[in-house]
Amino acid sequence: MAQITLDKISKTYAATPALRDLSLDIADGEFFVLLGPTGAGKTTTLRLIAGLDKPTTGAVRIDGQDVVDWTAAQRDIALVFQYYSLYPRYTVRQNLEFPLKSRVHNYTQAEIDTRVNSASKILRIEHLLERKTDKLSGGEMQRVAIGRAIVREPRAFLMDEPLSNLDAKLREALRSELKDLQMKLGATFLFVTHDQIEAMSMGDRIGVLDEGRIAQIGTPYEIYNNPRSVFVASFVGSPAMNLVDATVRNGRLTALSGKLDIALSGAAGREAAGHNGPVTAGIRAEDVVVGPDGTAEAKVHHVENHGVELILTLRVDDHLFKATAPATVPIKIEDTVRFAWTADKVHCFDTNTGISFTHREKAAA
Ligand SMILES: Nc1ncnc2c1ncn2[C@@H]1O[C@H](COP(=O)(O)OP(=O)(O)OP(=O)(O)O)[C@@H](O)[C@H]1O
Repeated sequence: MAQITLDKISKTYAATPALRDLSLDIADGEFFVLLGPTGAGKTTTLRLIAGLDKPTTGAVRIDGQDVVDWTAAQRDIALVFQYYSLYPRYTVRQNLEFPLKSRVHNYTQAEIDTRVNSASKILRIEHLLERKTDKLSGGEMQRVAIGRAIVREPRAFLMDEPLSNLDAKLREALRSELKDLQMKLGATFLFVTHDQIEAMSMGDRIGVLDEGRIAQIGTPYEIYNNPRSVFVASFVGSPAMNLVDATVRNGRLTALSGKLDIALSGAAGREAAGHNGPVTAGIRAEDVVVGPDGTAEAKVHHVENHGVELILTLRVDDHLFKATAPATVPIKIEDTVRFAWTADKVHCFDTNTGISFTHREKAAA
């Protein structure tokens, strides 16, 4: 298995910078998720690690060895794509055998059988081995595609949105299967997605990518609870974090046309200490408490029923923000409700740079 390092990587296509000064350390046996919107540079990163492309500047290291001049075969890293790269007229068994039959390996048929049987057992596709791959469902095809990577016993697995063509239910099932698989194999996984739920539910750590740069690296908990920037705060979490223009003065935060006025406490208080002036204030919907003890009043603009809870869009003048409420609470559009922002759950971001005050202080220290 493998530890992967990207050291100050830049990649420019013609005049387009796809990656800028990107550094990453993926530990041996880690499930690392690279998360970012379309065009952020996720596929480019995978291609550079797999050896399908070379960086313009910077080093790619596998287990400490610089592999920039190695071919893809020498790197021995499996890449699973979002599009099924299976041979439709071949059976599942033939598809799984294919990567092992190259003359480079020289495996005996007995060795090939052992690997195919073991991979199909892990993926629970033993009953499909003699079926042609064009007679499989989407989820089965995706399992076979992953099986083709597993039989090779590569040093690491790179996965480029392998679940994106599947329906929501299957995606959810395969998410936990993939995580189980990675733990069973003890393998290094680098999984690319633009879906923050996939990233949060599978990653040991997440690297958030924005326009070719790393916006933040951290555990799902850190990324969700202590986003480094407005970009990370608004990209991770559903609903996205509420972000509003606000003013901080002497530890008090004023927002929503002055109708919200709270004394910041906890991390939020420490973040804002010594700062007087405008900020971008962020708060997660679940940290907006709706109930009679609220300190301010809002109109209910919209109600989404998510089964376990309601996602409310509240309106104060022309400011909209989201809150959650138990599904049992009878709330309807245009009701007037009281609400409060949990004072120690507020995040303050610099209005110019978008960087969180906590992270800004870390950077300056
Ligand atoms: N071969 C290429 N030639 C020119 N530009 C390219 C090439 N490959 C990628 N790019 C550009 O590099 C940037 C990053 O592309 P990349 O495919 O890595 O993004 P991505 O995050 O994987 O996006 P998506 O989620 O849409 O797959 C984009 O601006 C893209 O247009």
